Amino acid sequence: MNIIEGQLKLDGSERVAIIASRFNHIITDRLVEGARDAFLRHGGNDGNLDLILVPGAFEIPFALEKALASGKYAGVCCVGAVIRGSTPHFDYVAAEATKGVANVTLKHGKPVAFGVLTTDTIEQAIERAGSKAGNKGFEAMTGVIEMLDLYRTMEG
Ligand SMILES: Nc1c(NC[C@H](O)[C@H](O)[C@H](O)CO)[nH]c(=O)[nH]c1=O
Ligand SMILES: CC(=O)[C@@H](O)COP(=O)(O)O
Repeated sequence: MNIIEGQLKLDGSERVAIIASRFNHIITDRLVEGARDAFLRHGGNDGNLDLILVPGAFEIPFALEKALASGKYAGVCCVGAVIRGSTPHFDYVAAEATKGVANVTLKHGKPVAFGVLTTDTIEQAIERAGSKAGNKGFEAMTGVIEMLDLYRTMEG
């Protein structure tokens, strides 16, 4: 059996964007740090990493569409933090962010990671932004890196 999978390595030439929402920025700032850390640790060049900021997770798909349509980026890492409040608003924001990112990703055929937390509490978000449950921004960027290498392998 031939196993085809990507490796966690960059050659430094890949231009990648992080799209981050500012809502709950105490959390999303940490996710951006994690994503950047993963990019640099795996051979990425900081000068080839752009940070695109949007107000909230609802706006991430719009920025993703613009970023991918520009043709500038080999891949994009989306990070955000949707934290449940006391009304159904959470469900709408989380659903639109998820659906929007999935739709745009399929349209452009480029590696995109969904590092948007959807948590019931702020504590759950803190745990996933660089404390006891790791850093989901870091994890999301490793997904982009692996998929970039897989794309290269499958196209080459
Ligand atoms: N409540 C959260 C939001 N809400 C804001 C929306 O994302 C959007 O910016 C607004 O409705 C204007 O269109 N955003 C988050 O990222 N996280 C939340 O917990
Ligand atoms: C996820 C959200 O939109 C959330 O912050 C909204 O809180 P609330 O439902 O209490 O208005």
